[in-house]
Amino acid sequence: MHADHSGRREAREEGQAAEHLMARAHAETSYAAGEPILQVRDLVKHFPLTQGIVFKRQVGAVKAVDGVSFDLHRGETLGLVGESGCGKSTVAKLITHLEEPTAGTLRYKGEDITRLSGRALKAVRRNIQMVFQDPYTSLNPRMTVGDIVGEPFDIHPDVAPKGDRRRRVQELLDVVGLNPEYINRYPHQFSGGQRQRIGIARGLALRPEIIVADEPVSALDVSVQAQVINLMERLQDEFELSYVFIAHDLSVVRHISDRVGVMYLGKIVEIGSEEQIYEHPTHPYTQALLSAVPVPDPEAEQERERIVLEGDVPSPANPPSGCHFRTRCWKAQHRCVVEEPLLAVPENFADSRPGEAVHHPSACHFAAERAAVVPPGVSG
Ligand SMILES: Nc1ncnc2c1ncn2[C@@H]1O[C@H](COP(=O)(O)OP(=O)(O)OP(=O)(O)O)[C@@H](O)[C@H]1O
Repeated sequence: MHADHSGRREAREEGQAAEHLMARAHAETSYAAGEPILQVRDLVKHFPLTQGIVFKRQVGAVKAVDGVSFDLHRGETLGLVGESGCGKSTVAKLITHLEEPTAGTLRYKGEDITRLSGRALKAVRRNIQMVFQDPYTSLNPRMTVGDIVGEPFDIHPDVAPKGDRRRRVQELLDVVGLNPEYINRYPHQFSGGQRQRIGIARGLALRPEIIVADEPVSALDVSVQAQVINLMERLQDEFELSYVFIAHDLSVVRHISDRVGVMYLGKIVEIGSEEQIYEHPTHPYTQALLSAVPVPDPEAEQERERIVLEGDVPSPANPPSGCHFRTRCWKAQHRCVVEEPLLAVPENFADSRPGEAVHHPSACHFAAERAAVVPPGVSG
């Protein structure tokens, strides 16, 4: 009886493994070389605002994400930056299917994965993993490190059969620079940086192709931030990972990002290569964010002209008409009130060529370069 059960279980596990391989192979066939691994188009997430206790009625919507588009290429890191509340975490949750979008599409290796359920959803979730912000709260304090890192194997037993899990978890701990003998310890026995390594090991367990890291170093000291970023870069090369790396601070993402998208009130307002964004920003919001980053060189720090933005970020439940940034922008004119600027290479740079620094999308009617003292990136 017992042998019969385990035989059936093995057959089921083999069947699941075969299904997964078939799903991967199918995705590979429709995915041309050089095509983005992830395509995000016009992604929208509106959270309903309700009133009343017994009879709830919708009185509006929080426009957390309001038409976000970008591509992510294999092996690339896209940094997403913006102030608190601009919708970064919601984008992360939409990509990893923790939230359902209100509108828009997500394509993974050319396949539409926007609305999946059952096995198809499970297969995609395996390939797109999330690393969370705060290692102090995202790890269950009552679970050992072995249980935390190995938990994804409970949901995907085909990746590591029960008898092999301990060895696989120890390998993962080793890969992220933790002593494999710590497998029975609890999260409180580790430092902040070590806890983030545990979170990364867990994110790697299922051998994903994309990792969405939501503020993975924001809770850490600067010196520890550099160690974790260096680790993530090493893992990216070793496992051919693609990253969406989210942070509120432009200096944090500079070192690791190939491209950077700057978000404001649910929209990407400027996107380009690391050089385009840091050395040739054309959107006033990007310029203001860059001007606020401290520069270690005292002379450059003195010369630096800071742009102080007035007022607070407006509520995403009631964003301004036209350009969302206009209420805090020193360049705002009547056109900005009545006409929303599209995220495209600005009209005034229409003569520039594709390789040129200013030739990148910026959602501003009056996009222009402005000399900025460039902050260095966080690096080891
Ligand atoms: N489940 C939800 N229900 C209602 N509103 C939400 C929900 N999740 C997020 N929001 C709102 O959506 C907006 C965007 O939130 P989000 O967490 O994506 O921003 P963020 O840029 O990641 O900010 P932070 O860095 O503070 O997390 C905020 O106004 C937030 O209050």
